[in-house]
Amino acid sequence: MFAGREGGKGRLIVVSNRVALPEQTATGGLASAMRVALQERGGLWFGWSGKVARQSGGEVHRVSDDAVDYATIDLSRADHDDFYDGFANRTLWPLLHYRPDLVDYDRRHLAGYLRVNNLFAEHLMPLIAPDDTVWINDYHLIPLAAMLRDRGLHNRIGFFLHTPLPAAGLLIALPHHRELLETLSSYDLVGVQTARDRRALEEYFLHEVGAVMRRDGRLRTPGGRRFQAEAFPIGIDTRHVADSASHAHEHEEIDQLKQSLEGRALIIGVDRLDYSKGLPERFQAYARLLERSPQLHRHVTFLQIAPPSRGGVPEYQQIRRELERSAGHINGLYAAPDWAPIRYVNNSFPHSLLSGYYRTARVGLVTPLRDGMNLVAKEYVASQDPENPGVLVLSRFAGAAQELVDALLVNPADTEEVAEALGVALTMPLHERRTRWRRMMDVLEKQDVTAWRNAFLHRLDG
Ligand SMILES: O=P(O)(O)OC[C@H]1O[C@H](O[C@H]2O[C@H](CO)[C@@H](O)[C@H](O)[C@H]2O)[C@H](O)[C@@H](O)[C@@H]1O
Ligand SMILES: O=c1ccn([C@@H]2O[C@H](COP(=O)(O)OP(=O)(O)O)[C@@H](O)[C@H]2O)c(=O)[nH]1
Repeated sequence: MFAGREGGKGRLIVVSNRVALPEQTATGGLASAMRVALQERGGLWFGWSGKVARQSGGEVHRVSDDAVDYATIDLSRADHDDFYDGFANRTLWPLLHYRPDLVDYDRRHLAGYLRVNNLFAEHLMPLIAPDDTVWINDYHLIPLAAMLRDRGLHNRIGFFLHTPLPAAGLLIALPHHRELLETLSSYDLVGVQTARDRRALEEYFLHEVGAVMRRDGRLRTPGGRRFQAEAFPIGIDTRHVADSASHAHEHEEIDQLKQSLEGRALIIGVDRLDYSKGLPERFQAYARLLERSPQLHRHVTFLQIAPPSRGGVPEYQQIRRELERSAGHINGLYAAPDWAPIRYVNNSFPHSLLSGYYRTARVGLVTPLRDGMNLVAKEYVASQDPENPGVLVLSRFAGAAQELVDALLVNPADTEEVAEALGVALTMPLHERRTRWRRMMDVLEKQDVTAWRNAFLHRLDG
């Protein structure tokens, strides 16, 4: 029996490429957030198993924990390479992150993307009961609702885009953009992270598709499909993160980090190793801080945690090499026998430890060039000691900057501005740190991941 059925009401079926299976560390915001969103309400989570097998599809793998049933499928090497490494992460990802210079135009990748979306539709269709609500996530699966509708599905289907959505002028750089993006109208509700993303979506449909805005706020396409576009900024499990951080001193690893600092102020960055996260620019800004503030030498340490991501994509291999060089260069320039200015770590850590690392840090440095939301920024704030909170330095181009206006907001490409903000953060008086932190924490308590899920589903079911 599936989890999540209550008194005859339908289940929630979440669909995403990345699934956080029980016992797995979820390094990625989508998996971290959906895990919490599903655990509390129960339901079915369908997606890729994370495994490459001899052939795609085959058997659907089923596991369950208390509240959630998981159903996943494998991908063949060719499907994985064309769909995940190819169209999803070499075409759509750079386009959605304002990097048309990196967009790959290989038509085989588009064919693989459509093939895998069809495979998802084929395996998902038999799992859906008539009263279930289907919630599809992210750029990997844009045409999935249209493929399910073609197979006769009439259920409510929602879509949430976790990345930014650039303006129409950039979206049209994608060959056959209309064939792909117009399929968004097969959803009943399309959720995005910020008001700016919603405006971009509406503008695209109004000007490129010829849709009209109805009086009820829904868009109607020339083909007669109607759907609603709305912003739902994703949140974190604020209470849980704060509780976990307040107990983090019980972990030996947190104590070890503190001892190794020998009283130095810690600046922390935590990001998947992705060019959208602005890591080379961040390293440069830290180097600039050291250059202009010799009094900080030996008194500050920058810890960058950067688990490798999408290693099959050449641009990701390239950024990894670039960062190794840059970290080595900065340490070579400034290190002393008993002090390394940068600690650069390519491992991933569970949330229980991350919250302790965040709480140990005087500054959270979150400077993506573009980011849909950036949950690390929110986790950093929620992990702070209310009596002695650290300071968040945050890129204006992260979705999180729309809500966390009491962070020190910076342009991540402006190394001078980021270096300056780091200086301000390291010397900010306690009363100002407390005031800024309290205001940000109020936002995070109100707009947590449960509120996000409820708002989206309420709108979808309504
Ligand atoms: O699944 P991966 O290829 O390993 O990548 C991890 C996830 O990266 C992206 O996360 C986004 O979702 C976050 C939560 O909404 C948001 O805070 C962040 O700004 C986004 O980048 C991607 O969109 C997910 O599909 C990936 O699973
Ligand atoms: O070693 C790590 C690094 C990151 N994360 C988690 O991965 C997510 C990253 O989400 P974010 O929205 O910041 O960026 P994304 O990677 O989704 O683009 C956050 O929940 C992090 O706590 C983690 O669990 N362990």
